[in-house]
Amino acid sequence: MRLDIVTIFPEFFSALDVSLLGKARAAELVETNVHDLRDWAAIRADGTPDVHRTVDDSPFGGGAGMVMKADVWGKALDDVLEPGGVLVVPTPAGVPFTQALALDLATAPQLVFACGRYEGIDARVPEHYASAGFRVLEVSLGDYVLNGGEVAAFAMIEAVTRLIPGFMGNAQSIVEESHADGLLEYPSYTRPASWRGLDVPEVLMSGHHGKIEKWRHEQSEQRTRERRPDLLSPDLLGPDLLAP
Ligand SMILES: O=C(OCc1ccccc1)c1cn[nH]c1
Repeated sequence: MRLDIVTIFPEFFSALDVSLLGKARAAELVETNVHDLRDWAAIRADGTPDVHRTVDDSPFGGGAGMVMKADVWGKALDDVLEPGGVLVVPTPAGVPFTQALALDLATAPQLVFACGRYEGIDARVPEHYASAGFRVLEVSLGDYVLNGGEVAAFAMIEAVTRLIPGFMGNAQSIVEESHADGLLEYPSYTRPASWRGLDVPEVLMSGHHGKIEKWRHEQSEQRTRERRPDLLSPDLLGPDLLAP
């Protein structure tokens, strides 16, 4: 996979080499390129130089904050996006990022993360690339607002790259982890068997794999009921609710 990140804070992603991507094996599976959006802002749309390399401007219609300029993003993404590349735009206004989406994106030949700052990117940017035939995903990590897309992109990059076949040593751990079967993962324990008066559940010491598997599934269901009932309810936003 080719991984491209466009941001006004390229130094933010130097940590990528330290995290999961640092491993030699990972280096073969993922080619990472970080781009400074301001490199495409040095020349204005009218051809005159912009020493400030401006990437934002006031919103049409008024309102607080600034919006990132479509013409600058367009020049950058024209250079970075390859045919078949997927444009991922982290935003609080996006579709939920899920383990299922991470698995889907792990098969893409290229992911391009467009990290917005300020109030976000001019809405015509995702619109243009979608109409140009690219898969474009405006994706939310959760219902909160960050100062920019970089932190969200970093999280999504880690969630996706670890699912690339061959990336993680132990493929079995990927199958068993939380959300893999739509439930939260069961509680885990290791030595000592007794710690501060708390003992590891007996069943896990029984060596009876059928009982252990049953107990773990029950624990996953109980945890999901208690912490994430939303994962258990039927699809509330069914087609009828969303369809016009
Ligand atoms: O804040 C986020 O992205 C940065 C961003 C992008 C566009 C406008 C404002 C902020 C975010 C929150 N959940 N997922 C992403």
